Amino acid sequence: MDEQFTQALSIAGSDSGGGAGMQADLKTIQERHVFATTVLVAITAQNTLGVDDFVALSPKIIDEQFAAIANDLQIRACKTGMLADVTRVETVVKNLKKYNMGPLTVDPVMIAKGGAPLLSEDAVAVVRDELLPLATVATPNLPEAEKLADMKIQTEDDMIVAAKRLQQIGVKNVMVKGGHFVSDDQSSDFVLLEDGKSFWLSAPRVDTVRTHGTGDTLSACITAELAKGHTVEDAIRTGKKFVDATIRDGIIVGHGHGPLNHWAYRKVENDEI
Ligand SMILES: Nc1ncnc2c1ncn2[C@@H]1O[C@H](COP(=O)(O)OP(=O)(O)O)[C@@H](O)[C@H]1O
Ligand SMILES: Cc1ncc(COP(=O)(O)OP(=O)(O)O)c(N)n1
Repeated sequence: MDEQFTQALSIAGSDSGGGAGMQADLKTIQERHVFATTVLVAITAQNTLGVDDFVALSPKIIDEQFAAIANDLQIRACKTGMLADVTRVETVVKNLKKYNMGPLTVDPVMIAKGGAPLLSEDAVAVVRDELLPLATVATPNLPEAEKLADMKIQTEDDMIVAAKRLQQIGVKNVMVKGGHFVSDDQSSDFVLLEDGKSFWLSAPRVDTVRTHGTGDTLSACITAELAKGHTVEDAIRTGKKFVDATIRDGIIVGHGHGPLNHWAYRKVENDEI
């Protein structure tokens, strides 16, 4: 049998505006030269101005998507994004336990930048207790880390404490993202690895509203790099450089929180920006 091309899986919601969610995952994974597959969990009616509505798909069709992928494809790494509610989180957890989809990156998406809830309140505990222990890497932003670690995060020291608490919950490798510290002139993320190694990844903050889908893009890049067999540390470092380029070399699309430039990193690799 011929060797299979590297494949990764995004388990997420659709963003009709194309900037975040599954669309950001697909663009990112493709840019990293990995074949992207999908389990669609919810569909949002969304643009750069906000989320107008969403519908979650039935557990049956979620199960069937997992089965279709598992019956034919060879997934090397996977990630979760928007999971909507308790029923869908539990359905995804069940399938992740049933099939081997490689290392899992959990982006515990809760609230869109415009303020719309993408995960019901009662599902936060299910994400913490059932999904996070399956994760190889978790990438919460500040509000998500506050909820999952059950603490306020106002300083960089708080980010370190939150990462430690999340590791105690059972996440092997944690990246607490500091994108929401808007008063800081750096955008700094704290990484705590399974072996106890920790470090900050910082980049000068770009003064822009075009940051829609940053979390999805970062976690999708990490997933693609893990699918290729890179270490968690290397995958996270590449993810930070990749998302930074997408923000820094922005494009104008829409009239609100605009999407990222998913092909910007090609220029970094060619030493152009
Ligand atoms: N304005 C910005 N300039 C540079 N980096 C940013 C900016 N906003 C977010 N980032 C980076 O983008 C990544 C995603 O972070 P964040 O925006 O906090 O996640 P989320 O989209 O989940 O809310 C992190 O690496 C963060 O540091
Ligand atoms: C369908 C869908 N999934 C996830 C998000 C949130 O994505 P994120 O990368 O956290 O970007 P922002 O919403 O913070 O810009 C979404 N909006 N839609």
